Amino acid sequence: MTTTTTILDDELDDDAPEELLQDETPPEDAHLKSIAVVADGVSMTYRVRSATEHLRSRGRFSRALRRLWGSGQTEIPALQDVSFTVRRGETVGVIGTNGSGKSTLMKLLTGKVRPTAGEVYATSTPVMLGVNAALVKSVSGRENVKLGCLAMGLTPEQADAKYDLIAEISGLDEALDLPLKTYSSGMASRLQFAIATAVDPDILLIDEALNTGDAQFRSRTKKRLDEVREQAGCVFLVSHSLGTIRQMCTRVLWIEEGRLLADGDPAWVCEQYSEYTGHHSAGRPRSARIVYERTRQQLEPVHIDFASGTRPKRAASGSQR
Ligand SMILES: Nc1ncnc2c1ncn2[C@@H]1O[C@H](COP(=O)(O)OP(=O)(O)OP(=O)(O)O)[C@@H](O)[C@H]1O
Repeated sequence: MTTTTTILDDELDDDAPEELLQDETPPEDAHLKSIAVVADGVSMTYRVRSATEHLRSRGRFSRALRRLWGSGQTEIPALQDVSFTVRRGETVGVIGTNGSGKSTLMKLLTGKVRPTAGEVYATSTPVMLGVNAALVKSVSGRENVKLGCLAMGLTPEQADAKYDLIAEISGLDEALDLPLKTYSSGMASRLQFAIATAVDPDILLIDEALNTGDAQFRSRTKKRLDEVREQAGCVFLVSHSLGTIRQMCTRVLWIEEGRLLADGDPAWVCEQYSEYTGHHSAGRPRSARIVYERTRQQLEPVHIDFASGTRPKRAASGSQR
């Protein structure tokens, strides 16, 4: 069975203002306003040069080899034909084994990387909170709050006004006056989280950052994510911790071998995933394959249809591949 989601109008300009979704949606289609992110048949293939030295060399022998064996480029299909729609108010967990394509999906959602096929649409620019999100090591937590707010587009006055909230979410107290290089990785993650969520992002992407906090921080995190959700935002959370996923998410996408394998109830998807990884860890790849195929058969393919006046902005507008 195919689920058809009618949301987009491809006659509208890609550079349409963000407000378009709200302004143009007719009242009878009010439910369509709640769409926040759309992935429409998204694929991503990385092209990397072969590490084999003679294939990179310009010599006569190497040129002959290239004629025989090609250019020496290797293609890595990281994501293949992934489609889903996410509405405001959802916290979407993204799970999958190492190298399955989760981070690639996050990069495509930010719009900083363009898919090699398909398209990602978003009603506003997603804010990415990752383990590598930039903080400046040589200055204090307090200064980093200010820099982070400015980097996310706040004015200096708005950044000042947000300071108390960020300090409270981070729970870092006096440590905010110490240089960041004295922070543990958990403390730095707390600061990143506090900065990213304090600007009330409409779409927040979190890649693993929550796994480093202690129990107290995790409960504060959950409270803050619930608030972000209630403000009509939506959250994507990539994690290897099924406990975190079950605790925080209203829905789970399981990406495996670059394909969307499951999309649904966190308890059910996590159960299939545990069974799959359990078979792999126990050296039963064939049983794992059976779980893979069985789960995939239950996925209802999503088909995105284009309807008038409801097109969100392309997530990747203006950025490079
Ligand atoms: N910049 C890149 N260039 C080439 N290949 C890449 C690049 N980034 C990722 N890949 C490849 O794409 C595939 C998916 O990687 P990705 O980082 O999206 O997986 P992941 O599910 O986030 O993994 P993990 O759980 O280990 O973080 C992997 O095979 C990886 O080697």
